[in-house]
Amino acid sequence: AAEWGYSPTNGPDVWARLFPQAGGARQSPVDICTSIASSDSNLEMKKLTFAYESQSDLRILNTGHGWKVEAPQSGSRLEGGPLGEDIYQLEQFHCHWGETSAEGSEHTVDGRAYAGELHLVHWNTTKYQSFAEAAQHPDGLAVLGVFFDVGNESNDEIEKIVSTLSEIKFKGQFTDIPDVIDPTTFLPSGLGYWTYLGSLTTPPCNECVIWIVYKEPITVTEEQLVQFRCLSACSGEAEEFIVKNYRPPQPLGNRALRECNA
Ligand SMILES: CCN[C@H]1CN(CCOCC)S(=O)(=O)c2sc(S(N)(=O)=O)cc21
Ligand SMILES: [Zn+2]
Repeated sequence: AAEWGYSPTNGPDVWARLFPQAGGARQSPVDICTSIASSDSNLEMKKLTFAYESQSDLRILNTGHGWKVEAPQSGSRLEGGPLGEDIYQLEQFHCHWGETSAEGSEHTVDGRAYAGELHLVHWNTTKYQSFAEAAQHPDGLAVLGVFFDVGNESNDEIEKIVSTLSEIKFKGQFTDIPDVIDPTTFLPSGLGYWTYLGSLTTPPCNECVIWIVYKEPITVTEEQLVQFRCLSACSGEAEEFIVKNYRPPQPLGNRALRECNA
C-alpha cells in the first residue's frame, strides 16, 4: 500500500482516501482559538496530576515519520483534569517539526504555529487491557502536547534525544538512550492547558484521544531542531530527510474547547 507521509501526493490532504477516519468530525490537531476557550470550573477542581518514573536505556527509533521513544511505564499515572476517574499510563513520546522554525507544531494558537510540538502518549489502563485496545475507544488515549519555542538555551532533556539521532538516521533503526530520562522535565513550569476531544494526528487518525495542550512552550535551540531534520524517511541509501511531519489544523466543529489555568 502507498505509504502515507507529508508530501503533496501522500500527505494530510489525501489521508482520508486510505484512512476514512481522517475525514471525521473529531480530528486533530486544531487551531486553539483562545477567545472561545471556556474556563471550565470543574477542571480547576479536579487538578490534573502526573507521576512518571525516571528510566534509562529507553529505546528510541526512527519510524520513518520522525523519532519515537518507547516508554511504557507501568508506574506512571496521569489522572484528573478532563480524564474523569480513569488513570492513564505513559506509552511513548515523540515530536513534530517543520522545515523552518516558523512552523512545525500541529496545534496552533490563534493561528500561530510554534517551531515544534512534543507529544506524551498515554492510554487508559482503568478501562482497557492494552494500548492497541485503548486506541479503539473514544476515551482510550490521553496525549499531553508541549510546544517548542526556539531560544538560546539548549534543552538538556531534548539533548539526550538529539545525541542518539546519528545512530538512527534511517527508517527502522533503533538504539537505547543511555541517559536517564525523566518525562516530567519535558513539561513547562506553568501548567495551564487547553483540552478537547480529538484524534491521532497521523493515520489511522483514530478518534480516541483526550488532548491536553500546555499553554506555556518549552525552549529548544535551532541546532536541536536542525538535528531532527537530518533523520531520513527511508531505510537505505536514498536520503529523503524528514523535514516536516506535522498535520495542519482540522475543523473544531461543535466541539468544546476548555481551558484550565493551573
Ligand atoms: C507514525 C504513527 N503514529 C501513531 C502511532 N500510534 C498509532 C497506533 O494506532 C493504533 C490503532 S500511537 O498511538 O502511538 C500515535 S499517537 C500519535 S499523536 N501524533 O496523535 O500523538 C500518533 C500515533
Ligand atoms: Zn504526535
